[in-house]
Amino acid sequence: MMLQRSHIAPPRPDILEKGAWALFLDLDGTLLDIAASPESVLVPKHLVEVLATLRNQLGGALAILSGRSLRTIDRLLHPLLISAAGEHGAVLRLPQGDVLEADASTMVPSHWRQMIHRAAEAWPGVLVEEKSHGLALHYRANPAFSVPVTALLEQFVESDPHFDILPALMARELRHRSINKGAALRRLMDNQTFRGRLPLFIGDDVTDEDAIAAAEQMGGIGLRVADAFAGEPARVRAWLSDLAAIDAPLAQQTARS
Ligand SMILES: O=P(O)(O)OC[C@H]1O[C@H](O[C@H]2O[C@H](CO)[C@@H](O)[C@H](O)[C@H]2O)[C@H](O)[C@@H](O)[C@@H]1O
Repeated sequence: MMLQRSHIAPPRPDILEKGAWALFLDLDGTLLDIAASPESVLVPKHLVEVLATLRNQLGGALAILSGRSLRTIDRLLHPLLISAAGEHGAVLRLPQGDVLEADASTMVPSHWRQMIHRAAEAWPGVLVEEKSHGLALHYRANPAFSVPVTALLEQFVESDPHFDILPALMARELRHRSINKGAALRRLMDNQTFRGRLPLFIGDDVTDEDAIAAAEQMGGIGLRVADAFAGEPARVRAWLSDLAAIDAPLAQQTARS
């Protein structure tokens, strides 16, 4: 289905006004359509061009805030190396290229990881996604496993309250409580490239609520894909293309993984 530009929501402030705004974007479910597995997402070919153009127009003040690892963000958006928070903010790349990592004490312990892998071997369709600090267990291929997956992770967080379970789309993630996208947004806003601007964040999931709250607390705007873009990443992409004045196809089409 082709979307008409007249259907693009929502109204927006003058985001490109010099030095006024910084843009923060979630990846899965916001820029990318949800796919059957983390590895099978498709990246519309114009997306990278749109992001690169907007970054330049914003004087560098554009960042991706994702639950994905930084390495995966870079692979998906290749050849763009963009400011980003990976793993919900456990790993941050600043505009100047420096990479900051949360302390090793925030990493999911290796014996938990081993126990999770052992359990998942007996759960057909359950996928373990390893990240440097966190870990996600996906059950999209077999939703009945949401119950034992959650029960297993609950045992871990009950034994160590520094960690919590992040509900994700057809997945559960283990994450240190100190790590969230709101803190990542604030940390980036403290960087000279972002400082003095107002943040505008777009996200779709529970994990994005911290960044929405942070953006609003800083006087900016937090947009939920469900409310502002009818739940459709294609509309977010269209809105961004429009902002960048790039005449990109609006629906997802030729893509690369
Ligand atoms: O913060 P995000 O960029 O939105 O990342 C959140 C998680 O996204 C990925 O999982 C989700 O998307 C997959 C691909 O569409 C889908 O198959 C899965 O069911 C979703 O949960 C990613 O794999 C996670 O690491 C991210 O934390």
